[in-house]
Amino acid sequence: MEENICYLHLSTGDRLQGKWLHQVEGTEGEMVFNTAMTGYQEVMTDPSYAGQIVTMTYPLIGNYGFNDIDQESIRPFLSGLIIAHPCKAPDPSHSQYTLYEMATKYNIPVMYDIDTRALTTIIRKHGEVYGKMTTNKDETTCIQVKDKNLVEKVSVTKRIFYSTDANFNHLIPNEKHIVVLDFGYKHSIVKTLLELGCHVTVLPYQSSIQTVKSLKPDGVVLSNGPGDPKDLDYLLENINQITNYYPSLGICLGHQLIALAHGGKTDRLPFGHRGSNHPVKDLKTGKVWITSQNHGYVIESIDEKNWEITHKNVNDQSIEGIAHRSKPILSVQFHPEAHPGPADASSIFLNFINLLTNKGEKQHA
Ligand SMILES: NC(=O)CC[C@H](N)C(=O)O
Repeated sequence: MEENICYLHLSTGDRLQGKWLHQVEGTEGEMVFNTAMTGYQEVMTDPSYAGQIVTMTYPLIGNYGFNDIDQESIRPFLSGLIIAHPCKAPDPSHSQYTLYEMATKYNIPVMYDIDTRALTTIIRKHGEVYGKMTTNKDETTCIQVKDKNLVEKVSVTKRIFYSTDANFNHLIPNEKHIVVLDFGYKHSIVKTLLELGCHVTVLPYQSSIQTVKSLKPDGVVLSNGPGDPKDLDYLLENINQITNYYPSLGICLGHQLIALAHGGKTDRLPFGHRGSNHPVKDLKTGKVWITSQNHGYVIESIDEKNWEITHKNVNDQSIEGIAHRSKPILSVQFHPEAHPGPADASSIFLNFINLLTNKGEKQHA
């Protein structure tokens, strides 16, 4: 028998046989699938995948390698990766590391030789599926209990300052200062804000409104992050106060938290939106953007007297964007920072910066 044979045991009772990319202990997690054809490095390093085993439906992974620039966080936080074919010799033009080197460096369990499309069919059919990757053929149990502390595992523990001028000596006059509340932020969010001439302070996710006020920001971004937004109910009062006080932009988990903090409801999608080609309609202009997405939960309802639904998903009509009718709060379910995927929706950041500049127009209550 070949030495690197391993198994994926699913909570549905299914068992799939594959091979370890490198010898690892097993792992467990919620099974999700991502349909992007490229961007596997950004997927692997997006902290929102913490606690999840990610199946890539595109068959060849690793073909242009990995590099230091495309890391979306300091390390991968996903529980495991399932692929069909690993590329062993990537195109060298952008590559500093191979998939094998990345997996061994961070000790990520990677299983290959799996029919990822068949696996995806199982996940789509059952919706909420948990899996265990192991060398053991006869394992029968796998976790079915959600980890409620995922954000704590990925958020920064100390504040981090980012500036185009690393020494803070020559800040551009009128440069905006943005606080990013870190529920598991992707570096591309900070990079986009820096490119727009902002400087940024990333704060731990549970930072109080007093801490935020002490930094005197012009606006606050609530970042993406892992897990079920309802598990963070103890943060909602604080988020309500912050978003009522500062112009705010919510992205993905941050968006769901803004909705909950303002009396909205969230729910689980049947099998999530994870990929780089999810069509989203701007309800004002009628234009459709092709967006980057990674979420399993969604806003189910929000008080439409005070909130306008600004964007909807073209495929399933789910809510993709909301804006407060009188306060400067914008919030989107998709990823305007892209990475991976298209930047069709990047104007969301410009709209947010405009809210900071025209504070007078949408005054806080
Ligand atoms: N990318 C994210 O922020 C994901 C949000 C949330 N964890 C979800 O799955 O819906």
